Amino acid sequence: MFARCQVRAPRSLKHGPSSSPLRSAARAYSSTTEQSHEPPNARNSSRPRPIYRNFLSGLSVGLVLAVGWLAYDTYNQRDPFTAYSLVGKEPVSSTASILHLEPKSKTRDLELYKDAWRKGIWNVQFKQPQLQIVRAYTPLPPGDGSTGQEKGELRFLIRRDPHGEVSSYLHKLSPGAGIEMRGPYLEYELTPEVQQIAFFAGGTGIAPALQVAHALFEGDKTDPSRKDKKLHILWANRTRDDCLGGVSDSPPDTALPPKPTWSGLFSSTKSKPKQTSPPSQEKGVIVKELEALKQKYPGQITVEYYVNTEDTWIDEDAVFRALARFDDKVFTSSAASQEQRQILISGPPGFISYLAGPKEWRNGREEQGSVSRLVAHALSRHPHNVKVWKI
Ligand SMILES: Cc1cc2nc3c(=O)[nH]c(=O)nc-3n(C[C@H](O)[C@H](O)[C@H](O)COP(=O)(O)OP(=O)(O)OC[C@H]3O[C@@H](n4cnc5c(N)ncnc54)[C@H](O)[C@@H]3O)c2cc1C
Repeated sequence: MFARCQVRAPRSLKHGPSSSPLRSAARAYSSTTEQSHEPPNARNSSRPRPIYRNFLSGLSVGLVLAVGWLAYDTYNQRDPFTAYSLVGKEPVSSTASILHLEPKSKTRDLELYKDAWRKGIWNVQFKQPQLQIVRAYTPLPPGDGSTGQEKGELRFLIRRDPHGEVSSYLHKLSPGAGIEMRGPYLEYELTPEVQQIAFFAGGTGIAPALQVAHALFEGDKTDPSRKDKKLHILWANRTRDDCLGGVSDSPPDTALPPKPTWSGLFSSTKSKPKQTSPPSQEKGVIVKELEALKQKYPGQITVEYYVNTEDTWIDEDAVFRALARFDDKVFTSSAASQEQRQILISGPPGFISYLAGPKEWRNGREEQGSVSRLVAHALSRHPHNVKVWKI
């Protein structure tokens, strides 16, 4: 689903490795002999004869495999998997379920996980044992009154991709089954300066939003500014199924300034947010958790729901309205450091890209990339000193 980059991982938590297959594959090299630009003499004198050539290429492939295996083995020894059991599976929509996991034996990493909950956004990795591939998943914060945290229990909102290897594997497991897991890997660290966040979540990208809510309001209970912190979540889903019964908080009373003439090039033509069907009496599990948070922290959390099949979309105006929720009175000009107000975007790569442009690969590392598209356009209409993070 997501392609996330590692941001400011502190020393106490692990740095996230890429979710690439664990098996190392030998590359198929094409022969370059015929296209060589070396002069004929050099070719004759320096090239080994075929038998040696075969031997040498076999040796180099062997060496590449051995080095790959050694790196993988060393990495696994340094960052081993822990055995967990699936203790419950709770369907939340036609394509997603919440999986409840518990360590098979007393885990020594309990403090590491407690630290992660206070820090910000983090994930763990599950292994698909037959194919030996791993994928990252984001734990949901423990519900109110949950005692599971002391036992190291974790919950995950996992969407089943019918053609996906690991998500299908996880969804097929029955309660009691074993799962290999490792982590935690920190992706984004919430600093004490952060006061207001606009969080754009796509699909299961709501899990990182809930982690942020947890760290922001439950993290440092000694922080006196905790009561003034604000979180606005815009949650987009393909179908109502995933956010059943969710009703958006009304937008702030802000007049939208005229759009620059070029903005129509970038925003969706179907972009008008509207509530097309009456809200369902029944409420989805995540909607209930969001409402519980709103009740627990009145005035501090607001949520807007967007459902593609109902023709409601996060467009430039929605981003603009989210920016208008930043309380300017609290942040007067120079006093406002960029750190205090943040826009976080989490979801599939297409969602992140649509809102703020893609993340970029540089020197084998995934980096934030520049901020463009809807977020950049909205910021140009309503300048704010904000930090933007693509999660
Ligand atoms: C940091 C992080 C946190 C995440 N947290 C969550 C979370 O909390 N919940 C969650 O549900 N997901 C989460 N994800 C996404 C998750 O890691 C997986 O990417 C997702 O479950 C799909 O993995 P899969 O193995 O099932 O699918 P894959 O096997 O990787 O396949 C994905 C899609 O690609 C297609 N595909 C595969 N191979 C090919 C091919 N050769 N040609 C064409 N198409 C192909 C498949 O048909 C499928 O539709 C997170 C991702 C990251 C990076």
